[in-house]
Amino acid sequence: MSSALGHSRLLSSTLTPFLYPYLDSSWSAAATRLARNTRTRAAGNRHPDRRWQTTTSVPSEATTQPPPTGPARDVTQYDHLNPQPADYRETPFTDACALTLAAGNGGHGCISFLREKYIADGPPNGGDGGTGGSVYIQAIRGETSLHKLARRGIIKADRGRNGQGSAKGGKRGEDVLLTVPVGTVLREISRHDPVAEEEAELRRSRRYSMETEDPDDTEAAEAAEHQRTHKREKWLLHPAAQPHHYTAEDFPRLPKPRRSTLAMSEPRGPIRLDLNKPMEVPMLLIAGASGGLGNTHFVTPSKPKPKYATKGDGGTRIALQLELKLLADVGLVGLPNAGKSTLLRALTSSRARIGDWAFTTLAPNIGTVVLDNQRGRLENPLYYPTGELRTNFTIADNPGLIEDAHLDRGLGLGFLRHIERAGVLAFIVDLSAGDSIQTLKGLWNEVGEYQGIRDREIAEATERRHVPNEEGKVTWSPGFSEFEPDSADKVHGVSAPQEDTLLQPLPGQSLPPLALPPISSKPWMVIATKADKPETQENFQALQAYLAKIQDGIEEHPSGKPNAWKKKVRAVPVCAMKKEGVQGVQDMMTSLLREFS
Ligand SMILES: Nc1nc2c(ncn2[C@@H]2O[C@H](COP(=O)(O)OP(=O)(O)OP(=O)(O)O)[C@@H](O)[C@H]2O)c(=O)[nH]1
Ligand SMILES: [Mg+2]
Repeated sequence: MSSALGHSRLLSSTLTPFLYPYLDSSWSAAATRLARNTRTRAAGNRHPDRRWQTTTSVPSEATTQPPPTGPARDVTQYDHLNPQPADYRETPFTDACALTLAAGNGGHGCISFLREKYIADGPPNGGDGGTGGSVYIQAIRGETSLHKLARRGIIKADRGRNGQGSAKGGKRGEDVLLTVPVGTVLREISRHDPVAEEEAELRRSRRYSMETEDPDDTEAAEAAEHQRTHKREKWLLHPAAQPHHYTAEDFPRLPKPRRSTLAMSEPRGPIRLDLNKPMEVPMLLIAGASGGLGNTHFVTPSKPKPKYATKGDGGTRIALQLELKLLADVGLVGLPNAGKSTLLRALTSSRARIGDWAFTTLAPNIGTVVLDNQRGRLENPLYYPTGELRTNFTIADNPGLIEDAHLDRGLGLGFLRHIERAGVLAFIVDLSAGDSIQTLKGLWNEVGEYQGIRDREIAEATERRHVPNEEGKVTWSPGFSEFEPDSADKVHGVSAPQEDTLLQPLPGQSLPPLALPPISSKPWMVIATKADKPETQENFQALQAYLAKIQDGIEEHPSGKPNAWKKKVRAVPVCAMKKEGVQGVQDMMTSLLREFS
């Protein structure tokens, strides 16, 4: 007897939980996790138990045998709509970023001479350098975030290869294609264009030589000297050349700065693009730089064998700000813990985190509602403004909104920014958490206050841009568009950094806020969640009656704006956890999206 007792003590102290996990109380939690992981992998895994056999000593029977002791737990009771808080997947998401793009440098020209049998010292035959790679952009459907670009920081196209002997030109550099979501706005912050700078320098030196004939003018002399040294930097000498050859060599006149023919189709800087439609073909942003010239170009009667060629030009670099104007088709707005993430899971295959506490969601989750089930004609077809049939639409589940969020409380302004970028707003009210009408009014109040802040910001930025000139007249034109470059910036070459606010500013550089449609003009609906809870019916009826009054104009729109959208405001009761009423929500969203597009 005592030996049996001793044996069991030995088991629980040394072998637990490896051989007999059920003797350890922590087993049941481990088994739940184990069973869930095994089940999710089982479909695609031919040897589902192998992982457990090789990484731990838990026998495979342990997953199938119920524990003889401890609380019994049904490990199969995993549910997509009522998951454990730890059972979620976070998708990376970025809606604004700064990015530097660099076109490829040109390859260098080649210094080479023909050598053949019986031709020991032939004529020059150095080829030209290849053109650098260009940077293209394309807005495509299906992308929802800028995170892939944001983490790259700088994107460079390939440089052109150097020219070779036998008059072989260098290979072109590889191009780069950026794909961005439809609804991305690109704005240039600064630009460094070596060719434009060279052109400007050449113009300046010509002006000096024309204006100043005086040999004592040191400024002009300095400029001319700079011009000469600058020129020398552009030349390449034969590989066997000594340093003194650089100073001794009498280089000819440097060819004029060149641009590749592709550069003609570049958009004029500073770039302001609103990519609000999918693009069938990519658009050129910056063209690659031209390659250098081989030594064949510099043959003259007096110098039939030049031992020099030119270097390739440097590629243009631009710093851009990318911002998503439209984040998702529908944005969920609600207090913390209202059931937004549960609803997103019910409508889409999202795996947003769910928890019975406030601020479970800390960053937006984008889910996609699939409309086309590939089983024949759609009952309720939805179209893009371009006339294409839509097969899906996106929903953004945002973090919870709290009182004074517009003063940056809670997750504050950053989150309100996301709401502003949704096409249709769906206000989520928890029927079991007090008066729904007051909740809705509170939510609209925060949204309205934020709109006020944004309007003031835009007005200030506009004022700063349109300052009165010396005569006191304001240089403002009624047709001004956010994406039209300011006349002061219309210099192709170096553009001055802007002065206003940028979402993620580069040091010392910023842009004005984007002008977007007012939030109160967006179609909206109310989704009353947790309708399964007791005594929520009256609350819902009062809410529905209130919305009907808004629609009829008896009650003021909760935003307080007279021209706010109130065409067909409705509330839909749902129990997202049991997926009840969810189809009604989807239909309502579809009909409002028709309104929006
Ligand atoms: N009874 C019931 N409970 C629900 C329903 N929908 C959500 N819940 C519960 O409400 C709690 C909060 O749900 P979440 O979806 O995380 O709420 P949320 O609005 O995303 O919360 P935050 O991300 O913190 O803003 C969870 O415990 C859910 O299980 C419902 O229809 N009925
Ligand atoms: Mg949430």
